[in-house]
Amino acid sequence: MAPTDAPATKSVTVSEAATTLLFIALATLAGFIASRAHTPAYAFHAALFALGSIIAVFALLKRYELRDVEAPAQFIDGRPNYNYGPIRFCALAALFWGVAGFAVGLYIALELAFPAFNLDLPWINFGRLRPLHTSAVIFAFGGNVLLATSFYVVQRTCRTRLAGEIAPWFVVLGYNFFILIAGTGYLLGVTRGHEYAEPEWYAILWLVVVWVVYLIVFLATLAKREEPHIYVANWFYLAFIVTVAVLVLGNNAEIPISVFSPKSVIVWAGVQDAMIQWWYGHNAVGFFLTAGFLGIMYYFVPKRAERPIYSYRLSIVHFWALIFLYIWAGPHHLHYTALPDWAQTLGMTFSIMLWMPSWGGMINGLMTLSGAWDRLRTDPVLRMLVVSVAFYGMSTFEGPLMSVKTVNALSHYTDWGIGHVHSGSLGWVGFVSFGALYCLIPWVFGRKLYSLKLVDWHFWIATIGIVFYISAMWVAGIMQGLMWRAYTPQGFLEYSFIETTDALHPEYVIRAAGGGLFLIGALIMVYNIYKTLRAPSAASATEFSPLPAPAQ
Ligand code: HEM
Ligand code: HEM
Ligand SMILES: [Cu+2]
Repeated sequence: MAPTDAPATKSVTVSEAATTLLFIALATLAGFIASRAHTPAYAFHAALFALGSIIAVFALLKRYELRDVEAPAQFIDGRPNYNYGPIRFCALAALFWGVAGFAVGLYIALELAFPAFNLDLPWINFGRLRPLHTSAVIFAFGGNVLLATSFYVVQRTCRTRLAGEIAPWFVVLGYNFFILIAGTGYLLGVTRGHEYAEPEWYAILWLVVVWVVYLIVFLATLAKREEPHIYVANWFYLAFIVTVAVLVLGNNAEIPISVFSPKSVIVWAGVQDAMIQWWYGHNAVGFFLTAGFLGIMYYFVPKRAERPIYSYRLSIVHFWALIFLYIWAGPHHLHYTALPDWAQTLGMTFSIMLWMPSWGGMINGLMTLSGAWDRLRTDPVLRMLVVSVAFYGMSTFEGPLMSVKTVNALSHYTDWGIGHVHSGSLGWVGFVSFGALYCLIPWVFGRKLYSLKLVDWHFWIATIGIVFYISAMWVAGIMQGLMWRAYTPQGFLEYSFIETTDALHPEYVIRAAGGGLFLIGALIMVYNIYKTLRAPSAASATEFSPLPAPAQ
């Protein structure tokens, strides 16, 4: 019999064996499809899938070779042994994709101001770069911020290690692989032509697998929590994960014309397709750009302000009211279309009601600072978080206003919409993400943030950029709307379309300047984080992370 203190031998776990076999199967299948693909773009993507799977197999083998005999401990000295690896990856990926997405935004802004920027090249024309921009900022930048923060928040507030060892890595790497497929697809002209849902069926199939694993990891972590209470931020994250899954399945109910073709046909026809598309599109805003980021607000604002959330009761009301109302408001994107009038009115009514929970949430975030307002002077990270909440309030006031049919008659199809989008996305999504990353990166890398002064610069330069951007778009949008509806006394249209386009030129230049400032701010952030990570590790930095006191 072997002595009891002999080193245990390493053995392959079921999940290691199963994942490796699945990737070998995927590599084989993708290689086969690549050899018969109908289009070069699809062959390229199939080859990427094959290559990615082979890399995954090698990574799994290497990981097996390097890992300890035992699985990582759940607790060390009675404290949870948090898993920060996947969080570190996503936090840095978010910075990378953020800069890339803002740069593409700036480029398409320049294309609109100076069409010569299209360079007569199909790959970089406005039509292909625009979805690259929207997907890069929403799904790549925003998505990685959501993955990083959700994996952090769920562990810390449940006082437990993230469930699974391979699964969280599969989620973060698999998600970023989806981004790669989607993004290269747009440049190569692969698209379904549904806004914010452009990737074709095979990319979506992959995304669904990744997303289901994400849900399982999140739920399994909640299930093994050491805290009796599930902190409200987790409810928002959960609503985000579950609803996005439902939306993606509904809006991608499609049949590929062949496994060897990238093309698919959606099962919904005509106006039903439009209605499903905007049920999806609006709730992508509601659950991806709002609910998930509210999860961030509910954790990071109290943490940074070192105050409990203003009203825990309000946060629960906020949660249920928001998710119940959001899901019905989609038809406000289809005013004055073939959609039945009653459905448009329904969408408008729910949008107006949505104002209340939105502002309830904003008030909850802002009032969390009661007694700590002076910190806004000294802590630019907290200022960024608070200003993001103010922008959330602004865009959720503007949204219900634009959903009123008579207002929409003027605003629809104009740059007013683009202004609304970017007050929400630059001001709310952008700033809450920056604020959260400035907290999170030092925590998960065990470092002290290099410079608060640089955060201050980032804050002011980006704020001025946003103001340039959105005020230019309001002026442009209202002018455009008024010019389109101007009639001569004889009843003819006063302006030709090209005249309205021409009139927008100055505003487009100002918008591009604003976008340039926003991008410069983000580059300052990258430099700041780079310097932070170069500094020697400060063990005490991780200590700056006590659990927020449940504020019942
Ligand atoms: C440097 C910063 C940015 C610049 C310069 C920029 C620029 C632009 C431009 C020029 C468009 C096309 C407008 C049109 O078609 O007329 C656009 C669309 C869009 N951008 Fe950005 N953007 C920036 C950042 C962001 C961020 C951070 C987000 C989201 C988190 C975002 C989300 C969107 C969305 C959703 C649209 C589509 C809007 C619609 O169809 O109504 N952008 N952006
Ligand atoms: C109470 C909350 C909100 C309501 C009721 C609302 C309502 C609206 C309305 C009426 C439109 C214009 C539809 C059209 O004329 O085509 C719109 C567009 C849009 N909103 Fe909001 N909004 C809200 C909050 C937000 C927030 C916080 C964000 C971003 C984080 C956002 C992102 C967008 C985007 C991306 C579009 C453009 C969709 C497109 O591509 O056409 N909204 N919203
Ligand atoms: Cu909407």
